[in-house]
Amino acid sequence: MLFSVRMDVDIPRDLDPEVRADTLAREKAYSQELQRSGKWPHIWRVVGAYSNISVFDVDSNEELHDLLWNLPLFPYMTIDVTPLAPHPSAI
Ligand SMILES: O=C(O)CC1=CCC(=O)O1
Repeated sequence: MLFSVRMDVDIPRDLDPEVRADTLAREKAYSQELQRSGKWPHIWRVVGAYSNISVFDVDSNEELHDLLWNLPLFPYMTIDVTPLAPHPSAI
């Protein structure tokens, strides 16, 4: 099952710099592990925003929910999920 996921990041300006750096490092490691596994095949920066649009390839809604819930940046994100289906004109 493919999902398009938009993540808008909003880290509070007064967050402790060490906590910020640690959270970003854990986010990078977590996302790269999922990219290597094939569960997160695309991640693209949204130009001009602290946002990304990603594609997830998972087995269920519950799996996607768990992957997103465990993002280290999850507390600082607004997440919008769009389920995808094959387009009849795709070649
Ligand atoms: O920078 C972002 O868009 C947030 C993010 C998601 C995975 C990652 O490594 O950073």
